[in-house]
Amino acid sequence: MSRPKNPSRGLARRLLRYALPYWPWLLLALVLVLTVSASINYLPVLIKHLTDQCLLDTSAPAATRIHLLGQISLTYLVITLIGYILRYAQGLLTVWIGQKIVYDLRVDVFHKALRMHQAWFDRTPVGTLLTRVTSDIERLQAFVTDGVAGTVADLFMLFGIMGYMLLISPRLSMVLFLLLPPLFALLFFVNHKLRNANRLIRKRQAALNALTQEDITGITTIQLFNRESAARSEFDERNNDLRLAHFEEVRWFSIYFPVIETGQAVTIAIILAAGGLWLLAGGTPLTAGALIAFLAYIRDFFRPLGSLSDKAGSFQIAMASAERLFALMDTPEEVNDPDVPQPTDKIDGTIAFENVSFAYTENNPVLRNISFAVEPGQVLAVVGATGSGKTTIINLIGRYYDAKEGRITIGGTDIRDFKKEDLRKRIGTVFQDPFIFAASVADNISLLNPALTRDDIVRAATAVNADSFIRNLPNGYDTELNERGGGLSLGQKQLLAMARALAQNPDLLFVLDEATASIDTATELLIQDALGKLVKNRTSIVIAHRLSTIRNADRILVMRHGELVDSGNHDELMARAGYYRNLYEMLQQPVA
Ligand SMILES: Nc1ncnc2c1ncn2[C@@H]1O[C@H](COP(=O)(O)OP(=O)(O)OP(=O)(O)O)[C@@H](O)[C@H]1O
Repeated sequence: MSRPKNPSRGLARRLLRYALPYWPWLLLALVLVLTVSASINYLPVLIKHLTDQCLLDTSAPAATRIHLLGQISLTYLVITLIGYILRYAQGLLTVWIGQKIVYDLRVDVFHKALRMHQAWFDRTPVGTLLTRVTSDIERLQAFVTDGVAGTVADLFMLFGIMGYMLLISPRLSMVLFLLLPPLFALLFFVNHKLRNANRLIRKRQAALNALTQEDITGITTIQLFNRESAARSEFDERNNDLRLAHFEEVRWFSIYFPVIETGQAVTIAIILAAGGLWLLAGGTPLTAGALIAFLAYIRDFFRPLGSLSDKAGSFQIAMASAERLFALMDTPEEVNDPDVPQPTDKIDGTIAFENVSFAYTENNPVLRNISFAVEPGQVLAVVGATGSGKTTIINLIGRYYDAKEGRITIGGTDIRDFKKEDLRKRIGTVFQDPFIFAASVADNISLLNPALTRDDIVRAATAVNADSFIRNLPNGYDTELNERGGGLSLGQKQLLAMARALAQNPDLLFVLDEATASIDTATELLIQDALGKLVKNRTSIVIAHRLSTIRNADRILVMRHGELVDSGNHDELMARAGYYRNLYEMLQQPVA
């Protein structure tokens, strides 16, 4: 695929599409910008009239000149006030439009992330995704709300001022235009340095954020292995790098405005000298009023000049953010819904794998030619050494990944013919270390499913033996849990995960069942009992590590290096004296 010649243009066009729904408001903002700059730019003309007609023209009677003075002063006041009121309205309006655009963009980016397939999340670090939804959008927001409107206003102001200058004195305008190129060159140089410094800051900030995120996530390991001093020195190093980058930016930033102000002072001095000489020499249409007005324009001319080059930098930053955001939005979703989805309401719960092969990464097969079937209501236990592909079987049935070869059917229908949402509604999964949201216990069980009443939630929790520990929490079902379940033991989290799965009343149940050494015997028994209730009358696949679960399963699949090496019930497999018996005996050892 060939890249567009000017990527910024393509990005700007896509951004413009977000602005399109607000075009009447944009038009109004543009009219306001025009009116403000026209009115503010007219003020020096009034000063010219005041100087030439009231102060210096002695031919008219004093009373007429005083009357005119009053009129001009009043007009100056009215125009200034109207200008400021309109500028306030325009400022509010552009920020409102900008916020609307950025809101829509943020919604689209987050919705896209929600639709993305698991393989993409495997490849994309959390920090990167967070940056897209927060910093990249913030940079665009700054540019859309301040940059675009500000640039338009500044440009109108500049061109308006140049027009008035040419009208007042073409000669002085020429002098000014000759002085501008060296000043522009200097400004561009400083600006370039500023942008480089800014880029360095962002790079070093990202490095520091990544390190901080990693250290905080892995804090238990750091403390457990006494790695605090190593973590501290690495942090200090990156923190110092960031400080130096900020200092570099401040160094150039402190030069920036003095350059503009010196340029302004030099220009004013030259214009004053040239204009004064022409006035003294006479014979030109230049008047004292025109010279004063011209000097006022020079002051107004330098103001937008400074902010314009600042905005050129923010434009580049915003375009880089837009590029990353649109690249995310353009990432193809690999696990798609079919055009004509099959209904899932009458599926009977039979799950079948037909010659399924799968690899997360190319040339690294994880499942090889797997075939098996689970009858409705059966409990299937999958056993095998770590990394043998047990969890992958569950990942494929939920369509978190699509099988590369073969097909998986539920009730005889290929799962790729179901809508992902419909399919997943029928599936309940219990993870061994479940994710706990920063919300109440009740919300963590219902996952905000509006169809579930408080009674449903309590019933599910009671059924899986979670009710009694929940009622002992400070606010029972309304106790707020913190992120990652701080405050709950691992056993309690597992019971909560079971209540969560049961509350959704799924037809198919997947359990990642891990006998955890840290769980006390009483809780362990509660979990085993809950598991028994959960799988009852449901087609269940249990990635089994508990001996009791394995023994009680209707059928057992034995996995080894991604292959299905044996299957049968516990007694049949033990009788064969093969891989399963070794595995079972190995599992038995630490428990016995
Ligand atoms: N998201 C992923 N991306 C790439 N490779 C993966 C991914 N998930 C698992 N794998 C690899 O696939 C293989 C099978 O993993 P799987 O999680 O299915 O094993 P498992 O039998 O469930 O193991 P365990 O008992 O340790 O949970 C492993 O080699 C693992 O490294």
